[in-house]
Amino acid sequence: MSSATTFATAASAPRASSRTAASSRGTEPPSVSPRSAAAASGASSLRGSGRRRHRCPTRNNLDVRSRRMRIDGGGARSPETTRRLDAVIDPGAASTMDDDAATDARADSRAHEEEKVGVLLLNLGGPETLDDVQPFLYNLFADPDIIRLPPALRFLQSPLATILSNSRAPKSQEAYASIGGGSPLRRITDEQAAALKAALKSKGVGADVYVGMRYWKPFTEDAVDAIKADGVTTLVVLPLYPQFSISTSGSSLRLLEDIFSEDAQLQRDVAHTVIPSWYDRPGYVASMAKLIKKEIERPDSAFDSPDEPLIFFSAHGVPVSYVEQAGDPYKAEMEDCVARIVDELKRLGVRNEHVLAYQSRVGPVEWLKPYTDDTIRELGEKRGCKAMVAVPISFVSEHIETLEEIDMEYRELAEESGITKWGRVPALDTDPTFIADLADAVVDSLEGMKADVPSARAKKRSGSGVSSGSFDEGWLSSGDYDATDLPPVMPIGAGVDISDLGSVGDLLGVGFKPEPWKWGPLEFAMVTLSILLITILAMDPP
Ligand SMILES: C=CC1=C(C)c2cc3[nH]c(cc4nc(cc5[nH]c(cc1n2)c(C)c5CCC(=O)O)C(CCC(=O)O)=C4C)c(C)c3C=C
Ligand SMILES: [Fe+2]
Repeated sequence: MSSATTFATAASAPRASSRTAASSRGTEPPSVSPRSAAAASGASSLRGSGRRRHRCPTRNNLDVRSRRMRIDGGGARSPETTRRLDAVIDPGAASTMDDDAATDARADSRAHEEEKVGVLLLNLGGPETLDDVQPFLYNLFADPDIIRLPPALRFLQSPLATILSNSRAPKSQEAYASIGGGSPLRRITDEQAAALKAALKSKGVGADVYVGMRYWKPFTEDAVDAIKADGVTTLVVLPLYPQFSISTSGSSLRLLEDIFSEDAQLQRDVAHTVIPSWYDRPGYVASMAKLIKKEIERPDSAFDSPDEPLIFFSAHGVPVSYVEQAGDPYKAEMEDCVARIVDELKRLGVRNEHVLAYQSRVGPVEWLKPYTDDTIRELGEKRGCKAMVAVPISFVSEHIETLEEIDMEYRELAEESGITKWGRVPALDTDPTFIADLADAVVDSLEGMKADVPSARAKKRSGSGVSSGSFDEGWLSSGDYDATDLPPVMPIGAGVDISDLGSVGDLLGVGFKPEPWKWGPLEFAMVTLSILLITILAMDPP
Protein backbone atom coordinates (compact mmCIF):
# COMPACT_ATOMS: atom_id res chain seq x y z
CA MET A 1 0.00 0.00 0.00
CA SER A 2 2.25 2.67 -1.11
CA SER A 3 3.26 4.78 -3.96
CA ALA A 4 6.35 6.78 -4.25
CA THR A 5 7.29 10.33 -3.64
CA THR A 6 10.48 11.68 -2.26
CA PHE A 7 11.34 11.75 1.40
CA ALA A 8 13.52 14.72 2.07
CA THR A 9 15.21 14.84 5.41
CA ALA A 10 13.71 17.74 7.27
CA ALA A 11 16.01 20.69 6.94
CA SER A 12 16.68 22.46 10.19
CA ALA A 13 16.95 26.15 10.62
CA PRO A 14 18.21 27.68 13.87
CA ARG A 15 15.60 27.01 16.47
CA ALA A 16 13.20 29.57 17.72
CA SER A 17 11.95 29.47 21.30
CA SER A 18 11.70 25.87 22.30
CA ARG A 19 9.27 26.39 25.15
CA THR A 20 5.56 26.50 24.63
CA ALA A 21 4.13 24.54 27.48
CA ALA A 22 3.96 27.37 29.99
CA SER A 23 1.95 29.50 27.63
CA SER A 24 -0.57 26.73 27.28
CA ARG A 25 -1.67 26.83 30.86
CA GLY A 26 -4.38 29.39 30.38
CA THR A 27 -7.47 29.45 32.48
CA GLU A 28 -9.78 31.04 29.99
CA PRO A 29 -13.16 29.46 29.58
CA PRO A 30 -13.32 27.24 26.55
CA SER A 31 -15.04 28.07 23.36
CA VAL A 32 -14.99 25.54 20.61
CA SER A 33 -16.27 26.31 17.18
CA PRO A 34 -17.99 23.83 14.94
CA ARG A 35 -15.76 22.65 12.15
CA SER A 36 -16.97 22.71 8.61
CA ALA A 37 -17.57 19.73 6.44
CA ALA A 38 -15.12 21.21 3.98
CA ALA A 39 -12.44 21.19 6.61
CA ALA A 40 -13.33 17.63 7.34
CA SER A 41 -12.79 16.73 3.75
CA GLY A 42 -9.35 18.24 3.80
CA ALA A 43 -8.54 16.34 6.93
CA SER A 44 -9.72 13.08 5.57
CA SER A 45 -7.46 13.47 2.63
CA LEU A 46 -4.64 12.87 5.01
CA ARG A 47 -5.48 9.31 5.48
CA GLY A 48 -2.86 7.32 3.76
CA SER A 49 -0.82 10.33 2.94
CA GLY A 50 2.65 10.76 4.19
CA ARG A 51 4.39 13.85 5.31
CA ARG A 52 2.85 17.23 4.55
CA ARG A 53 4.64 20.21 5.87
CA HIS A 54 4.17 23.94 5.93
CA ARG A 55 0.45 23.72 5.49
CA CYS A 56 -0.99 24.56 8.79
CA PRO A 57 -4.61 25.59 8.99
CA THR A 58 -5.58 28.84 10.62
CA ARG A 59 -6.66 28.12 14.14
CA ASN A 60 -9.16 29.66 16.42
CA ASN A 61 -7.15 30.72 19.45
CA LEU A 62 -10.00 30.11 21.81
CA ASP A 63 -10.21 26.56 20.57
CA VAL A 64 -6.60 26.08 21.39
CA ARG A 65 -6.83 27.55 24.86
CA SER A 66 -9.87 25.53 25.75
CA ARG A 67 -8.14 22.28 25.03
CA ARG A 68 -4.96 23.27 26.75
CA MET A 69 -6.43 24.57 29.95
CA ARG A 70 -5.06 22.41 32.70
CA ILE A 71 -3.38 22.38 36.05
CA ASP A 72 -0.30 20.44 36.99
CA GLY A 73 -0.53 20.19 40.76
CA GLY A 74 2.81 21.88 41.35
CA GLY A 75 6.07 20.01 41.87
CA ALA A 76 9.57 20.42 43.13
CA ARG A 77 11.47 20.61 39.88
CA SER A 78 11.46 23.69 37.70
CA PRO A 79 8.89 23.35 34.96
CA GLU A 80 11.51 23.50 32.23
CA THR A 81 13.63 20.77 33.70
CA THR A 82 10.61 18.73 34.58
CA ARG A 83 9.31 18.87 31.08
CA ARG A 84 12.54 17.63 29.65
CA LEU A 85 13.20 14.93 32.16
CA ASP A 86 9.64 13.72 32.22
CA ALA A 87 9.26 13.38 28.54
CA VAL A 88 12.48 11.89 27.30
CA ILE A 89 12.92 8.20 27.69
CA ASP A 90 16.57 8.16 26.89
CA PRO A 91 18.15 9.48 30.13
CA GLY A 92 21.36 10.30 28.32
CA ALA A 93 19.56 12.47 25.86
CA ALA A 94 17.69 14.23 28.68
CA SER A 95 20.77 15.14 30.67
CA THR A 96 22.57 16.61 27.71
CA MET A 97 19.70 19.00 27.18
CA ASP A 98 20.17 20.78 30.46
CA ASP A 99 23.03 22.78 29.07
CA ASP A 100 21.47 25.56 27.04
CA ALA A 101 24.71 26.42 25.30
CA ALA A 102 25.17 22.87 24.17
CA THR A 103 21.56 22.76 23.04
CA ASP A 104 21.98 25.92 20.97
CA ALA A 105 25.22 24.64 19.49
CA ARG A 106 23.46 21.45 18.53
CA ALA A 107 20.68 23.46 16.96
CA ASP A 108 23.15 25.50 14.95
CA SER A 109 24.81 22.45 13.56
CA ARG A 110 21.54 20.71 12.94
CA ALA A 111 21.21 22.03 9.43
CA HIS A 112 23.99 19.64 8.53
CA GLU A 113 22.74 16.75 10.57
CA GLU A 114 21.07 13.59 9.46
CA GLU A 115 17.45 12.79 10.00
CA LYS A 116 16.60 12.26 13.69
CA VAL A 117 13.63 10.03 14.30
CA GLY A 118 11.34 10.36 17.31
CA VAL A 119 8.30 8.38 18.35
CA LEU A 120 5.72 10.10 20.52
CA LEU A 121 3.57 7.75 22.59
CA LEU A 122 0.30 9.35 23.64
CA ASN A 123 -1.60 8.17 26.65
CA LEU A 124 -4.12 9.39 29.18
CA GLY A 125 -1.88 9.74 32.24
CA GLY A 126 -2.82 9.00 35.79
CA PRO A 127 -2.34 10.52 39.23
CA GLU A 128 0.86 9.35 40.87
CA THR A 129 -0.21 10.28 44.39
CA LEU A 130 -3.54 10.75 46.11
CA ASP A 131 -2.94 14.52 46.09
CA ASP A 132 -2.72 14.39 42.31
CA VAL A 133 -6.20 12.90 41.97
CA GLN A 134 -8.31 16.07 42.06
CA PRO A 135 -6.09 18.13 39.69
CA PHE A 136 -5.85 15.11 37.37
CA LEU A 137 -9.64 14.84 37.35
CA TYR A 138 -9.92 18.58 36.74
CA ASN A 139 -7.72 18.25 33.65
CA LEU A 140 -9.82 15.36 32.43
CA PHE A 141 -13.19 17.04 32.93
CA ALA A 142 -11.91 20.35 31.51
CA ASP A 143 -11.30 18.60 28.18
CA PRO A 144 -14.12 19.42 25.74
CA ASP A 145 -13.54 16.02 24.15
CA ILE A 146 -14.49 14.38 27.47
CA ILE A 147 -17.29 16.66 28.65
CA ARG A 148 -18.92 17.77 25.45
CA LEU A 149 -21.05 20.76 26.29
CA PRO A 150 -23.47 22.37 23.87
CA PRO A 151 -21.85 25.41 22.26
CA ALA A 152 -23.91 27.88 24.27
CA LEU A 153 -22.66 26.41 27.54
CA ARG A 154 -18.99 25.95 26.77
CA PHE A 155 -18.04 28.87 28.98
CA LEU A 156 -18.97 26.60 31.87
CA GLN A 157 -16.38 23.95 31.06
CA SER A 158 -13.90 25.14 33.66
CA PRO A 159 -16.33 25.72 36.57
CA LEU A 160 -17.98 22.41 35.78
CA ALA A 161 -14.60 20.66 35.76
CA THR A 162 -13.91 22.15 39.18
CA ILE A 163 -17.23 20.93 40.54
CA LEU A 164 -16.99 17.46 39.00
CA SER A 165 -13.36 16.90 39.98
CA ASN A 166 -14.01 17.94 43.56
CA SER A 167 -17.08 15.78 43.90
CA ARG A 168 -15.49 12.71 42.28
CA ALA A 169 -12.10 13.03 43.97
CA PRO A 170 -12.94 11.22 47.24
CA LYS A 171 -14.34 8.14 45.46
CA SER A 172 -11.50 8.16 42.99
CA GLN A 173 -8.89 8.59 45.74
CA GLU A 174 -10.31 5.58 47.49
CA ALA A 175 -9.88 3.55 44.31
CA TYR A 176 -6.31 4.75 43.81
CA ALA A 177 -5.54 4.09 47.47
CA SER A 178 -6.66 0.49 46.99
CA ILE A 179 -4.08 -0.04 44.24
CA GLY A 180 -1.16 1.38 46.19
CA GLY A 181 -1.84 5.13 46.21
CA GLY A 182 -1.44 6.05 42.55
CA SER A 183 -1.67 5.01 38.94
CA PRO A 184 1.05 2.76 37.50
CA LEU A 185 0.34 4.16 34.04
CA ARG A 186 3.37 6.40 33.87
CA ARG A 187 5.80 3.71 34.97
CA ILE A 188 4.37 1.18 32.53
CA THR A 189 4.23 3.66 29.65
CA ASP A 190 7.87 4.56 30.31
CA GLU A 191 8.73 0.85 30.24
CA GLN A 192 6.84 0.44 26.98
CA ALA A 193 8.74 3.40 25.56
CA ALA A 194 12.09 1.93 26.56
CA ALA A 195 11.10 -1.47 25.15
CA LEU A 196 9.93 0.12 21.92
CA LYS A 197 13.18 2.01 21.58
CA ALA A 198 15.10 -1.24 21.98
CA ALA A 199 12.82 -3.10 19.53
CA LEU A 200 13.27 -0.34 16.96
CA LYS A 201 17.00 -0.49 17.43
CA SER A 202 16.97 -4.23 16.81
CA LYS A 203 15.16 -3.50 13.55
CA GLY A 204 17.85 -1.01 12.56
CA VAL A 205 15.90 2.15 13.43
CA GLY A 206 17.56 4.51 15.85
CA ALA A 207 14.83 6.55 17.49
CA ASP A 208 14.14 8.34 20.76
CA VAL A 209 10.78 7.48 22.22
CA TYR A 210 8.85 10.16 24.10
CA VAL A 211 5.79 9.91 26.32
CA GLY A 212 3.09 12.60 26.23
CA MET A 213 0.14 12.23 28.59
CA ARG A 214 -3.14 14.06 28.13
CA TYR A 215 -4.13 14.75 31.73
CA TRP A 216 -1.07 14.20 33.89
CA LYS A 217 2.70 14.23 33.83
CA PRO A 218 4.61 14.06 31.60
CA PHE A 219 2.19 16.29 29.70
CA THR A 220 2.05 16.22 25.91
CA GLU A 221 3.39 19.79 25.78
CA ASP A 222 6.42 18.69 27.76
CA ALA A 223 7.11 15.83 25.39
CA VAL A 224 6.88 18.19 22.43
CA ASP A 225 9.35 20.54 24.11
CA ALA A 226 11.79 17.67 24.52
CA ILE A 227 11.25 16.65 20.89
CA LYS A 228 12.13 20.17 19.78
CA ALA A 229 15.09 20.42 22.11
CA ASP A 230 16.44 17.13 20.80
CA GLY A 231 16.16 18.27 17.21
CA VAL A 232 13.85 15.50 16.10
CA THR A 233 13.22 15.87 12.37
CA THR A 234 10.84 12.97 11.79
CA LEU A 235 8.15 12.16 14.29
CA VAL A 236 5.81 9.19 14.41
CA VAL A 237 2.84 9.86 16.68
CA LEU A 238 1.48 6.69 18.22
CA PRO A 239 -1.50 6.86 20.61
CA LEU A 240 -1.39 3.90 22.99
CA TYR A 241 -5.07 3.16 22.43
CA PRO A 242 -5.64 0.31 19.99
CA GLN A 243 -9.07 1.62 19.00
CA PHE A 244 -9.76 5.23 18.09
CA SER A 245 -12.13 7.32 20.17
CA ILE A 246 -12.78 11.03 20.09
CA SER A 247 -12.35 10.93 23.87
CA THR A 248 -8.89 9.38 23.87
CA SER A 249 -6.66 9.39 20.77
CA GLY A 250 -8.87 12.11 19.28
CA SER A 251 -8.40 14.39 22.25
CA SER A 252 -4.64 13.87 22.35
CA LEU A 253 -4.26 14.36 18.60
CA ARG A 254 -6.39 17.46 18.72
CA LEU A 255 -4.15 18.90 21.41
CA LEU A 256 -1.09 18.01 19.40
CA GLU A 257 -2.56 19.60 16.34
CA ASP A 258 -3.08 22.78 18.34
CA ILE A 259 0.49 22.73 19.57
CA PHE A 260 1.76 22.33 16.01
CA SER A 261 -0.55 25.00 14.66
CA GLU A 262 0.86 27.54 17.12
CA ASP A 263 4.48 26.71 16.50
CA ALA A 264 6.23 27.68 13.30
CA GLN A 265 9.38 25.83 14.34
CA LEU A 266 7.55 22.55 14.66
CA GLN A 267 5.82 23.04 11.35
CA ARG A 268 9.10 23.85 9.68
CA ASP A 269 11.42 21.34 11.28
CA VAL A 270 9.41 18.32 12.30
CA ALA A 271 7.89 16.09 9.65
CA HIS A 272 5.29 13.95 11.34
CA THR A 273 2.88 11.16 10.77
CA VAL A 274 0.14 9.71 12.95
CA ILE A 275 -0.94 6.14 13.55
CA PRO A 276 -4.51 6.82 14.62
CA SER A 277 -5.51 3.28 15.54
CA TRP A 278 -4.00 -0.13 15.22
CA TYR A 279 -6.43 -2.65 16.72
CA ASP A 280 -6.37 -4.62 13.49
CA ARG A 281 -2.64 -5.21 13.36
CA PRO A 282 -1.98 -8.94 13.18
CA GLY A 283 0.75 -8.66 15.82
CA TYR A 284 -1.54 -6.96 18.33
CA VAL A 285 -4.38 -9.40 17.64
CA ALA A 286 -2.01 -12.36 17.96
CA SER A 287 -0.54 -11.11 21.23
CA MET A 288 -4.01 -10.62 22.73
CA ALA A 289 -5.09 -14.11 21.64
CA LYS A 290 -1.88 -15.58 23.00
CA LEU A 291 -2.41 -13.96 26.40
CA ILE A 292 -6.01 -15.19 26.60
CA LYS A 293 -5.01 -18.74 25.68
CA LYS A 294 -2.21 -18.65 28.24
CA GLU A 295 -4.56 -17.46 30.99
CA ILE A 296 -7.24 -20.10 30.43
CA GLU A 297 -4.60 -22.83 30.13
CA ARG A 298 -2.69 -21.81 33.26
CA PRO A 299 -2.25 -24.98 35.35
CA ASP A 300 -3.20 -23.11 38.54
CA SER A 301 -6.22 -21.33 37.04
CA ALA A 302 -9.61 -21.52 38.75
CA PHE A 303 -11.07 -23.39 35.78
CA ASP A 304 -11.79 -27.11 35.57
CA SER A 305 -10.62 -27.08 31.97
CA PRO A 306 -9.44 -24.43 29.50
CA ASP A 307 -12.69 -24.62 27.53
CA GLU A 308 -14.84 -23.87 30.57
CA PRO A 309 -14.68 -20.08 31.09
CA LEU A 310 -16.67 -17.58 29.14
CA ILE A 311 -14.30 -15.02 27.62
CA PHE A 312 -15.56 -11.65 28.81
CA PHE A 313 -14.10 -8.76 26.80
CA SER A 314 -14.54 -5.60 28.88
CA ALA A 315 -13.87 -2.35 27.06
CA HIS A 316 -13.91 1.17 28.46
CA GLY A 317 -17.24 2.72 27.47
CA VAL A 318 -18.02 6.07 25.90
CA PRO A 319 -21.33 7.93 25.95
CA VAL A 320 -23.67 6.68 23.20
CA SER A 321 -23.87 10.20 21.78
CA TYR A 322 -20.20 9.99 20.80
CA VAL A 323 -20.98 7.13 18.46
CA GLU A 324 -24.50 7.99 17.36
CA GLN A 325 -24.26 11.77 17.06
CA ALA A 326 -20.58 12.54 16.70
CA GLY A 327 -19.68 9.46 14.64
CA ASP A 328 -16.98 8.11 16.92
CA PRO A 329 -15.65 4.92 15.24
CA TYR A 330 -14.81 3.47 18.66
CA LYS A 331 -17.67 0.96 18.88
CA ALA A 332 -17.19 -0.31 15.33
CA GLU A 333 -13.45 -0.65 15.88
CA MET A 334 -14.00 -2.40 19.19
CA GLU A 335 -16.40 -4.92 17.68
CA ASP A 336 -14.09 -5.55 14.76
CA CYS A 337 -11.16 -5.93 17.14
CA VAL A 338 -12.96 -8.53 19.26
CA ALA A 339 -14.03 -10.43 16.14
CA ARG A 340 -10.41 -10.57 15.00
CA ILE A 341 -9.15 -11.82 18.35
CA VAL A 342 -11.89 -14.45 18.45
CA ASP A 343 -10.93 -15.60 14.93
CA GLU A 344 -7.31 -15.83 16.00
CA LEU A 345 -8.32 -17.79 19.10
CA LYS A 346 -10.25 -20.22 16.89
CA ARG A 347 -7.15 -20.62 14.77
CA LEU A 348 -5.33 -21.57 17.97
CA GLY A 349 -8.05 -24.07 18.83
CA VAL A 350 -9.83 -21.96 21.48
CA ARG A 351 -13.58 -22.00 20.92
CA ASN A 352 -14.97 -20.72 24.21
CA GLU A 353 -18.07 -18.55 24.21
CA HIS A 354 -17.37 -14.84 24.40
CA VAL A 355 -19.11 -11.58 25.12
CA LEU A 356 -18.20 -7.88 24.78
CA ALA A 357 -19.42 -5.30 27.31
CA TYR A 358 -18.47 -1.76 28.31
CA GLN A 359 -17.23 -0.63 31.71
CA SER A 360 -16.33 2.56 33.61
CA ARG A 361 -19.27 4.80 32.86
CA VAL A 362 -19.31 8.19 34.51
CA GLY A 363 -22.21 10.63 34.93
CA PRO A 364 -25.91 10.55 34.12
CA VAL A 365 -25.89 10.06 30.33
CA GLU A 366 -26.36 6.77 28.48
CA TRP A 367 -23.11 4.93 27.67
CA LEU A 368 -22.39 2.13 25.23
CA LYS A 369 -24.21 -1.06 26.14
CA PRO A 370 -24.24 -3.73 27.31
CA TYR A 371 -22.75 -2.48 30.55
CA THR A 372 -20.15 -4.75 32.13
CA ASP A 373 -21.83 -4.84 35.56
CA ASP A 374 -25.31 -5.61 34.16
CA THR A 375 -23.86 -8.29 31.91
CA ILE A 376 -21.98 -10.01 34.73
CA ARG A 377 -25.17 -10.06 36.81
CA GLU A 378 -27.23 -11.36 33.91
CA LEU A 379 -24.71 -14.09 33.06
CA GLY A 380 -24.32 -15.25 36.65
CA GLU A 381 -27.85 -14.90 37.94
CA LYS A 382 -29.94 -15.73 34.88
CA ARG A 383 -27.74 -17.74 32.55
CA GLY A 384 -26.00 -19.96 35.07
CA CYS A 385 -22.49 -18.93 34.08
CA LYS A 386 -19.99 -20.27 36.63
CA ALA A 387 -16.60 -19.51 35.09
CA MET A 388 -15.38 -16.32 33.47
CA VAL A 389 -12.09 -14.88 32.25
CA ALA A 390 -12.09 -11.09 31.99
CA VAL A 391 -10.13 -9.51 29.14
CA PRO A 392 -9.42 -5.77 29.36
CA ILE A 393 -9.66 -4.81 25.73
CA SER A 394 -9.31 -1.05 25.33
CA PHE A 395 -6.16 -0.73 27.41
CA VAL A 396 -2.62 -1.93 26.81
CA SER A 397 -1.40 -1.20 30.35
CA GLU A 398 -2.50 -2.09 33.82
CA HIS A 399 -4.18 0.87 35.47
CA ILE A 400 -6.98 1.81 37.81
CA GLU A 401 -9.70 0.25 35.63
CA THR A 402 -8.00 -3.13 35.42
CA LEU A 403 -6.50 -3.28 38.90
CA GLU A 404 -9.43 -1.85 40.84
CA GLU A 405 -12.55 -1.95 38.69
CA ILE A 406 -12.05 -5.37 37.08
CA ASP A 407 -9.91 -7.14 39.68
CA MET A 408 -11.86 -5.92 42.68
CA GLU A 409 -15.32 -4.57 41.82
CA TYR A 410 -16.25 -6.88 38.94
CA ARG A 411 -14.66 -9.91 40.52
CA GLU A 412 -16.72 -9.34 43.65
CA LEU A 413 -19.85 -8.76 41.59
CA ALA A 414 -19.18 -11.98 39.66
CA GLU A 415 -18.87 -13.93 42.88
CA GLU A 416 -22.08 -12.43 44.24
CA SER A 417 -23.77 -13.40 40.98
CA GLY A 418 -22.65 -17.03 41.26
CA ILE A 419 -19.64 -16.86 38.96
CA THR A 420 -17.25 -18.56 41.33
CA LYS A 421 -14.40 -19.37 38.94
CA TRP A 422 -12.66 -16.20 37.88
CA GLY A 423 -9.63 -15.29 35.86
CA ARG A 424 -8.27 -12.09 34.33
CA VAL A 425 -6.01 -11.75 31.36
CA PRO A 426 -3.17 -9.30 32.12
CA ALA A 427 -2.76 -6.14 30.09
CA LEU A 428 -0.12 -6.33 27.39
CA ASP A 429 2.31 -3.92 29.10
CA THR A 430 5.72 -4.83 27.61
CA ASP A 431 4.73 -8.16 26.07
CA PRO A 432 7.50 -8.79 23.52
CA THR A 433 5.17 -9.76 20.65
CA PHE A 434 3.13 -6.63 21.24
CA ILE A 435 6.14 -4.33 21.47
CA ALA A 436 7.68 -5.89 18.37
CA ASP A 437 4.41 -5.21 16.55
CA LEU A 438 4.39 -1.58 17.68
CA ALA A 439 7.94 -1.31 16.36
CA ASP A 440 6.77 -2.76 13.04
CA ALA A 441 3.95 -0.23 13.03
CA VAL A 442 6.45 2.58 13.45
CA VAL A 443 8.66 1.15 10.71
CA ASP A 444 5.63 0.83 8.39
CA SER A 445 4.74 4.40 9.15
CA LEU A 446 8.21 5.70 8.43
CA GLU A 447 8.17 3.81 5.17
CA GLY A 448 4.77 5.33 4.41
CA MET A 449 6.29 8.76 4.97
CA LYS A 450 9.16 7.97 2.66
CA ALA A 451 6.74 6.81 0.04
CA ASP A 452 4.54 9.86 0.72
CA VAL A 453 1.56 7.73 -0.14
CA PRO A 454 -0.95 9.82 -2.06
CA SER A 455 -3.66 7.24 -1.71
CA ALA A 456 -4.00 4.20 0.40
CA ARG A 457 -6.34 1.57 1.61
CA ALA A 458 -8.92 3.04 3.90
CA LYS A 459 -11.86 1.57 5.62
CA LYS A 460 -15.06 3.41 5.55
CA ARG A 461 -17.82 2.86 7.98
CA SER A 462 -21.17 2.46 6.37
CA GLY A 463 -24.24 1.86 8.45
CA SER A 464 -23.36 -0.32 11.35
CA GLY A 465 -20.55 -2.27 9.75
CA VAL A 466 -17.06 -1.54 8.62
CA SER A 467 -16.31 -2.05 4.99
CA SER A 468 -13.16 -1.65 3.01
CA GLY A 469 -12.69 0.60 0.11
CA SER A 470 -10.10 2.76 -1.45
CA PHE A 471 -9.98 6.41 -2.16
CA ASP A 472 -7.65 8.92 -3.55
CA GLU A 473 -6.62 12.23 -2.19
CA GLY A 474 -8.34 14.17 -4.89
CA TRP A 475 -11.73 12.82 -4.02
CA LEU A 476 -11.36 13.42 -0.32
CA SER A 477 -9.94 16.88 -0.64
CA SER A 478 -12.55 17.95 -3.13
CA GLY A 479 -14.55 19.70 -0.44
CA ASP A 480 -17.85 18.00 -1.17
CA TYR A 481 -17.33 15.23 1.27
CA ASP A 482 -20.17 14.80 3.67
CA ALA A 483 -18.80 14.90 7.19
CA THR A 484 -21.73 12.97 8.52
CA ASP A 485 -21.06 9.92 6.43
CA LEU A 486 -17.48 9.07 7.05
CA PRO A 487 -16.06 8.50 10.46
CA PRO A 488 -13.16 6.57 9.00
CA VAL A 489 -11.46 3.68 10.64
CA MET A 490 -7.80 4.24 10.15
CA PRO A 491 -5.47 1.54 8.97
CA ILE A 492 -2.09 1.57 10.55
CA GLY A 493 0.72 2.74 8.36
CA ALA A 494 -1.57 5.16 6.67
CA GLY A 495 0.21 8.24 7.86
CA VAL A 496 -1.85 11.20 8.85
CA ASP A 497 -0.23 14.55 9.06
CA ILE A 498 -1.48 16.69 11.88
CA SER A 499 -0.48 19.92 10.26
CA ASP A 500 -2.91 19.27 7.45
CA LEU A 501 -5.88 18.74 9.68
CA GLY A 502 -8.62 21.28 10.04
CA SER A 503 -8.85 19.53 13.36
CA VAL A 504 -8.24 16.03 14.49
CA GLY A 505 -11.99 15.87 14.90
CA ASP A 506 -12.09 16.56 11.20
CA LEU A 507 -9.80 13.63 10.67
CA LEU A 508 -12.71 11.64 11.93
CA GLY A 509 -15.26 13.65 10.12
CA VAL A 510 -16.70 14.01 13.57
CA GLY A 511 -15.73 16.04 16.57
CA PHE A 512 -17.44 19.37 16.50
CA LYS A 513 -20.41 18.64 14.37
CA PRO A 514 -23.27 20.80 15.61
CA GLU A 515 -25.52 18.55 17.57
CA PRO A 516 -29.24 18.84 18.03
CA TRP A 517 -30.13 20.24 21.43
CA LYS A 518 -31.34 17.60 23.82
CA TRP A 519 -32.74 18.28 27.25
CA GLY A 520 -31.22 15.88 29.75
CA PRO A 521 -29.95 15.89 33.33
CA LEU A 522 -26.61 17.38 32.30
CA GLU A 523 -28.27 20.20 30.38
CA PHE A 524 -30.56 20.83 33.33
CA ALA A 525 -27.59 21.02 35.68
CA MET A 526 -25.72 23.29 33.31
CA VAL A 527 -28.55 25.73 32.87
CA THR A 528 -29.16 25.83 36.63
CA LEU A 529 -25.47 26.41 37.18
CA SER A 530 -25.40 29.20 34.57
CA ILE A 531 -28.36 30.95 36.17
CA LEU A 532 -26.65 30.65 39.54
CA LEU A 533 -23.38 32.03 38.25
CA ILE A 534 -25.05 34.89 36.41
CA THR A 535 -27.01 35.74 39.56
CA ILE A 536 -23.85 35.73 41.68
CA LEU A 537 -21.96 37.85 39.14
CA ALA A 538 -24.87 40.27 38.89
CA MET A 539 -25.08 40.74 42.66
CA ASP A 540 -23.59 43.91 44.11
CA PRO A 541 -20.71 43.27 46.48
CA PRO A 542 -21.73 43.85 50.10
C1 LIG B 1 -10.04 3.49 25.68
C2 LIG B 1 -9.86 3.96 26.84
C3 LIG B 1 -10.63 5.04 27.45
C4 LIG B 1 -11.77 5.69 27.02
C5 LIG B 1 -12.57 5.48 25.76
C6 LIG B 1 -12.09 6.66 28.02
C7 LIG B 1 -13.18 7.52 27.98
C8 LIG B 1 -13.62 8.24 29.07
N1 LIG B 1 -13.12 8.24 30.36
C9 LIG B 1 -13.85 9.09 31.17
C10 LIG B 1 -13.66 9.34 32.54
C11 LIG B 1 -12.59 8.88 33.31
N2 LIG B 1 -11.56 8.09 32.90
C12 LIG B 1 -10.69 7.88 33.94
C13 LIG B 1 -9.55 7.14 33.93
C14 LIG B 1 -9.08 6.46 32.81
N3 LIG B 1 -9.66 6.34 31.57
C15 LIG B 1 -8.88 5.59 30.75
C16 LIG B 1 -9.14 5.21 29.44
C17 LIG B 1 -10.25 5.61 28.71
N4 LIG B 1 -11.14 6.59 29.00
C18 LIG B 1 -7.72 5.22 31.52
C19 LIG B 1 -6.56 4.43 30.97
C20 LIG B 1 -7.86 5.75 32.79
C21 LIG B 1 -7.00 5.51 34.00
C22 LIG B 1 -5.78 6.25 34.23
C23 LIG B 1 -5.14 5.78 35.50
O1 LIG B 1 -5.16 6.55 36.45
O2 LIG B 1 -4.66 4.66 35.60
C24 LIG B 1 -11.15 8.59 35.07
C25 LIG B 1 -10.42 8.67 36.41
C26 LIG B 1 -10.55 7.47 37.27
C27 LIG B 1 -11.86 7.48 37.92
O3 LIG B 1 -12.17 8.41 38.68
O4 LIG B 1 -12.66 6.59 37.59
C28 LIG B 1 -12.35 9.20 34.72
C29 LIG B 1 -13.22 10.05 35.57
C30 LIG B 1 -14.85 9.64 30.34
C31 LIG B 1 -15.89 10.62 30.84
C32 LIG B 1 -14.71 9.13 29.05
C33 LIG B 1 -15.46 9.38 27.81
C34 LIG B 1 -16.17 10.41 27.56
FE1 LIG C 1 -11.61 7.00 31.10
